[in-house]
Amino acid sequence: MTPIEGQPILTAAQMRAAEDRAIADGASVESLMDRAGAGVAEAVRRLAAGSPVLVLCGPGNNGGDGYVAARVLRQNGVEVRVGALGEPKTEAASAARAAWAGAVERFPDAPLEQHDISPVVVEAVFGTGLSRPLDDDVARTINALVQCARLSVAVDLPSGVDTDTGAELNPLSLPHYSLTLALGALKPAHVLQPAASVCGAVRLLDIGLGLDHIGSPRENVSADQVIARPPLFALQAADHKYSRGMVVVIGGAMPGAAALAVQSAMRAGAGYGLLFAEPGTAMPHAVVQRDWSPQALTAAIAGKPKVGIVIGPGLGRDDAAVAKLDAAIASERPIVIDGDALHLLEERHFAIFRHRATIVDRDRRVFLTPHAGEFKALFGAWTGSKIAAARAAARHSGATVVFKGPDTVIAHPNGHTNVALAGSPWLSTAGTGDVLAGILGATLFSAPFGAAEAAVWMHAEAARRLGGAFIADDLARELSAVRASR
Ligand SMILES: NC(=O)C1=CN([C@@H]2O[C@H](COP(=O)(O)OP(=O)(O)OC[C@H]3O[C@@H](n4cnc5c(N)ncnc54)[C@H](O)[C@@H]3O)[C@@H](O)[C@H]2O)[C@@H](O)CC1
Ligand SMILES: Nc1ncnc2c1ncn2[C@@H]1O[C@H](COP(=O)(O)OP(=O)(O)O)[C@@H](O)[C@H]1O
Ligand SMILES: [K+]
Repeated sequence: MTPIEGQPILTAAQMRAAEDRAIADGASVESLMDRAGAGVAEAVRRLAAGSPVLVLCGPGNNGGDGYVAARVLRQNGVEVRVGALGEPKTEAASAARAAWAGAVERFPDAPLEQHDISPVVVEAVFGTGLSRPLDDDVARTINALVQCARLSVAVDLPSGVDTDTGAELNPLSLPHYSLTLALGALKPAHVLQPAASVCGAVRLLDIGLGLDHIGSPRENVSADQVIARPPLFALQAADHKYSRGMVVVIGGAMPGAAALAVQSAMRAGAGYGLLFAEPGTAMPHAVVQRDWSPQALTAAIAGKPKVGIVIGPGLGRDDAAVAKLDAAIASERPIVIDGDALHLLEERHFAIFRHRATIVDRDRRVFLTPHAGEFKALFGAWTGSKIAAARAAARHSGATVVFKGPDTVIAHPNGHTNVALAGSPWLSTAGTGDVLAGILGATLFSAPFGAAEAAVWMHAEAARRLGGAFIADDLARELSAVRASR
């Protein structure tokens, strides 16, 4: 069982292609199934700690994994029952069924008795092959058994979720599993909501698909990835405030939001924080404040090698805001566009960003940080996979798109996409987006492999350290410790 940070995410079609490659290289479906089933059995044996186990098997290869797991568990002295949804339909699953010497109970037509409910349930009904919603009685039976179990383990995926979008296919909401064992690679449903919540803890089981090369251009499959703890540049003895990076926040009607952003940038490691805000905005003394004019911006950043601009938090949406946004984009410095500024973007801006993206100039990158409402306003309503939607938005806009939420997706204009693990739901409080925009201003210069990935990770880590019911100001303060730990 491997933790999932940094791991590739494959769609159902990419998974099938990986399986085909492994088979072409000499593996067999049976050998892959044996490894999957044995891996599941080993994990369940340890976690069940002597309790009896009920394995639910479906008609496809996911069910085949279940029969193998049942056999291996029994060989290791665990008391096992098998419940099956019909006869196996694939050759490999039929062979696995035939090798299981015990009884097979039927469900849901002959429902597993209530008094027989097992403390440990292994659910191997459907995996990546689920093509339509579960029948209601099947869904109800699985729900009841999983809900009553002390430990519930989904094999590959919880039955009833869409592999590629993470949607729940049935109207009846699915139970939350204790653990999901992803076979061979993660799929989008392991990280996208609502399926990610249904999965519970997710661990990866290596089944010998040889996916180590995924993501390399030769494979022609650019895999998405889960964000891992990022490396950040350590400070050098000779560092000074400008070498660490200057973050300029351009505020407007609601100065508090811009104030949160600039403080967050400094606490995340920027050496200099400059705020253009309404006169008299209360601020830590370390933050330099100036009155706005395009000339003042030009003068402040002239000759400074590392400048990141953050615009949007508390900006407002009036004509003055539009003029500020145009000046900020015209500066050709890396820019984080958040909040109100996202509502002011137009196609003419995207044309500029797309042009910059072709120059491959690290110092002119553009980041958009929409939440779901802002995303819809910018790019229109989306259906299907949040990963695919973010990728299309990044391609169209020429910007790196940080599509926020409990399953934040970061998509780059070159098509590369990364997904954050579910952050603390306590982040759902006003102002935390302003904090993220500020952090991103700082990581523009301190994260060697992905400023947005590092910012999203630091944001989530600060929330994790705080525990619960914090406010955005607390989150900003916690960043000092998060930065120091890197
Ligand atoms: N891809 C790989 O490399 C490997 C996959 N394995 C397992 O195989 C699984 C995929 O196997 P399959 O492609 O056979 O797919 P599944 O076992 O997920 O299910 C497919 C079967 O269920 C039927 N079906 C789909 N939706 C249904 C519904 N709502 N109600 C009733 N029947 C429905 C299909 O017609 C098909 O017969 C993976 O999730 C994994 O558990 C492992 O055995 C080893 C290797
Ligand atoms: N339920 C949640 N679980 C995890 N993270 C969340 C949740 N809700 C919001 N967040 C995160 O909190 C931040 C909120 O940003 P945003 O919606 O822009 O808020 P605001 O505009 O008030 O600052 C984003 O980084 C988002 O990913
Ligand atoms: K399953």
